[in-house]
Amino acid sequence: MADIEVDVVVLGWGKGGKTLAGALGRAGRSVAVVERSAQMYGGSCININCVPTKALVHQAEGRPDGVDAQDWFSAAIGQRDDLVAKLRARNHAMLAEVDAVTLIDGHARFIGPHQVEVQAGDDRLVIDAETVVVNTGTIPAAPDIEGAAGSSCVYDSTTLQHVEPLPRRLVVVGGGYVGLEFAGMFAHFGSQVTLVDHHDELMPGEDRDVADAVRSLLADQGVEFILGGAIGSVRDEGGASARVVVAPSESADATELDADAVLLATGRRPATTDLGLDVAGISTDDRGYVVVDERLRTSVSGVFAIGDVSGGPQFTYVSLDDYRIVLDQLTGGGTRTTTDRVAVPSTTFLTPPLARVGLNESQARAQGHDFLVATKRVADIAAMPRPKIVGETHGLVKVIADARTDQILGATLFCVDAQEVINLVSLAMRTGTTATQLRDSMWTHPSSTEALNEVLAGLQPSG
Ligand SMILES: Cc1cc2nc3c(=O)[nH]c(=O)nc-3n(C[C@H](O)[C@H](O)[C@H](O)COP(=O)(O)OP(=O)(O)OC[C@H]3O[C@@H](n4cnc5c(N)ncnc54)[C@H](O)[C@@H]3O)c2cc1C
Ligand SMILES: NC(=O)c1ccc[n+]([C@@H]2O[C@H](COP(=O)([O-])OP(=O)(O)OC[C@H]3O[C@@H](n4cnc5c(N)ncnc54)[C@H](O)[C@@H]3O)[C@@H](O)[C@H]2O)c1
Repeated sequence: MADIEVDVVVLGWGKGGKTLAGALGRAGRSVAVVERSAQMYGGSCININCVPTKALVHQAEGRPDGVDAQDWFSAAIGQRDDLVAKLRARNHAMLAEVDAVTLIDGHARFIGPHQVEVQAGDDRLVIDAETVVVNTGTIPAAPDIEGAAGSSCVYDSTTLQHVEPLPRRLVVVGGGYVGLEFAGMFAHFGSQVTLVDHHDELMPGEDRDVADAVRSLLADQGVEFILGGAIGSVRDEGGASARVVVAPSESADATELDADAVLLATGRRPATTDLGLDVAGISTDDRGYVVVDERLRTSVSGVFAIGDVSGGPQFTYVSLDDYRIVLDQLTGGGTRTTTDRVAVPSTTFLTPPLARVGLNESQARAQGHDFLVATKRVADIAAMPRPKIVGETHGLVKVIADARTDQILGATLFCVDAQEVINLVSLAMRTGTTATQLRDSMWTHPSSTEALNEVLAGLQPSG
């Protein structure tokens, strides 16, 4: 017997779920949103992931010479916390003010395909809903490292945002999005950073010239690398420091490092523990992600999974697009699918940022495209004075175009404002705007978009 019955219940306050709840509630559908932590109203993006980390990256970039590193870091954390508190309150208000939306605190778990139990302390509430949307996100996946679980020096991307004091020596394990962003950020804050990844090369999926440029940027910022190695053990040494043993994958001797903090940035796993997916009969894959089709439908009719938990690319704007797909099924023609997404961009927030869309050169070659490529170091792009104005001339711009159709196949922008300009290149790819049109367009001056005028003039057959 249910305590409440609603049209739609959203489990977890993720980007897609909160947007869906607001839209359906404003349209007069009864909606319940269940969130297990009051510190997470508004979801991961605004509370612990995208926004706070980018605020810290921005603060770190601005640290003036001569300022005490610890004072600057403490102030940056204070500013981060103030920003997050404001965003969380605003996110709560945005749903609380919609009459048809009920906000429920507690841990949600399926007790039937369309029945959810919410537990908050000793309180228990049962919700019945025709439509259930699972939007519970992911949590850090910690590798099994001897001594790590009990060590006071081991952090994840959430806990390291409040590390106290600023670590003098930081070991970052993992050279993906989180590892690269935190390595750059903490190097700017003043930590001595060592990045360890078990691949022999940094960013193995990237073109070598791009990966080398990233490595040399971070090296210039003071980051050291141990590649082809995994952390064998972490042993607390007392006095808030640890001895980290890096076991090389091949024959070389193990390396030992002293660290005040170790960040595990080795990927994430779905937040499905104690969610009762099996009780509801909802299928998961071998990594625990909820299996969905191209309309985000799970194996149970009327149950959708959106955002990170559905096993797709883990970005906030993908979760937002998931909302559009589900909304289209609940209120529209039901034609939107994940397969109609074209040219989804991404950015790693280094200083300067590294933004990517479409194919890189290696992928274009592997796929047998007849393509042209243009690459230019940012410092050499005369028609793009903005990096020189802001004093950040690291990086390169690289664009791949189809030799016959002139369509853009992909771009890597590793420069100031890359997180903005990449959206324009993505739109060009989606709308069929050609490389020549981008090359010959008028762009504001001085801007970073102007790179396209000069770099695209250098398109030539790949060597
Ligand atoms: C450090 C870091 C930085 C990132 N930076 C970026 C970035 O700059 N740009 C970008 O696009 N992406 C970034 N990402 C990825 C991005 O944060 C995620 O893709 C996005 O937040 C996913 O949101 P979601 O909709 O899946 O759910 P989430 O926002 O993760 O929300 C899930 C919610 O469900 C709640 N929950 C879980 N289980 C239950 C339960 N059983 N009952 C009730 N509630 C539950 C959780 O508390 C949480 O609030 C970053 C990720 C990390 C780790
Ligand atoms: N700017 C952004 O958009 C942004 C920022 C942060 C995170 N994210 C999202 O969050 C997701 C998770 O990020 P992430 O960096 O944790 O994962 P990731 O998958 O991007 O990178 C994990 C890295 O850890 C390495 N690794 C794994 N196990 C290891 C081990 N035992 N020892 C050494 N290295 C090991 C892998 O080789 C890989 O380089 C990303 O896929 C991304 O979608 C996005």
